[in-house]
Amino acid sequence: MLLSYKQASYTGVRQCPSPQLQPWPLSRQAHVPKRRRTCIFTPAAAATQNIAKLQQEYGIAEHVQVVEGQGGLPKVVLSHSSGTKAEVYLYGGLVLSWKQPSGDEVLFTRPDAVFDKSKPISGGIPHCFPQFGPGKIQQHGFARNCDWEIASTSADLQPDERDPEVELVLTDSDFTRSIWPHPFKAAYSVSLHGDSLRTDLRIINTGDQAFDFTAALHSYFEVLDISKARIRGLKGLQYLDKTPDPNNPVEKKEEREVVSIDGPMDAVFLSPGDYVELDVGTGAAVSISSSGWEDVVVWNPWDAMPASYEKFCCVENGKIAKPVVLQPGSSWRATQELNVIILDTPDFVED
Ligand SMILES: O=P(O)(O)OC[C@H]1O[C@@H](O)[C@H](O)[C@@H](O)[C@@H]1O
Repeated sequence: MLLSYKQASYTGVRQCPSPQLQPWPLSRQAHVPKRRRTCIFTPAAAATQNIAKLQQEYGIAEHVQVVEGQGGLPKVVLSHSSGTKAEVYLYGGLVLSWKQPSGDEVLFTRPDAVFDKSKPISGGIPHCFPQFGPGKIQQHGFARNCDWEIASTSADLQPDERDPEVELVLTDSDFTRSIWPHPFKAAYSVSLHGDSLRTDLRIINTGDQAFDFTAALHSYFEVLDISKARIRGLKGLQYLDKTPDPNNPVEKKEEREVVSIDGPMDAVFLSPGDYVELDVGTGAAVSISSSGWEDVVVWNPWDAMPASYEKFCCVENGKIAKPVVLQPGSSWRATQELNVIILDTPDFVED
């Protein structure tokens, strides 16, 4: 929780690979009974070895580490000298965690999140691509349930305050083409700059036919209590209210300077400026600056998710109302920057 009254505890990362799962030197293998040797090469051991290989190739001392995350999934941990940390899972190309120097978590992971690839990870910042939805293909597309690959890492932008960055890529495969028949490349970089988290998404049409798509960063933010969360930057905007029926949204106008949530909310705000702010109810807010993204979704399921709805609010930069049309060889780009700000006059003060 961002600036919560409780002391945030940072659980850290599980270190891997565990030494017993390393491939043994040949001289030792000769002495190992055959039955035991076969146990070494389990899928889990192979995954561990793969993580070790990625760490060897892409790890940068003190700033970028590839380690085993929840469910044994590979994750990239970015550490900034300011004390901020981000965790990026290759499964889904997903930023799951972003912690402030105090250890306070900014993002939220739903209690029903699973890390076994049976469904997308429900938390952090999942991708919606190539469809926000609802629409012709699966809800929110397939990018959130594909393995992305590491293209590069760096931490050398400023020698004195090295900004760690990872770039992930997702390209079309038999699986993606079975859902959406277009060759593409998605390049997604995640970086820490002092207290801020930046993402940069590029979609490239690598085929010879034009295609269109919609997309979003389905960002889950932790709030003190949804009844105390406030969103600024939406006043005067038209929005598609999907709450009653996502398939038949009703167009409305937002009149409020400060938007509060007191029931289920599922709304696509059309063409806001490049800045919205989520007051999380603790005296702090997350500022969300962007370029290229043209819409903002605000979603809270309310009592459809009784175990968690009070603790999060999704504020999602998206390109939804007007799909991007990409000609062969051309690309589309959108950036987002998250910062934590301390509010002078919080709307709510604890009793
Ligand atoms: O449960 P999912 O697939 O992650 O989607 C959650 C919600 O995501 C929001 O972005 C949509 O606007 C909602 O309509 C949807 O219910």
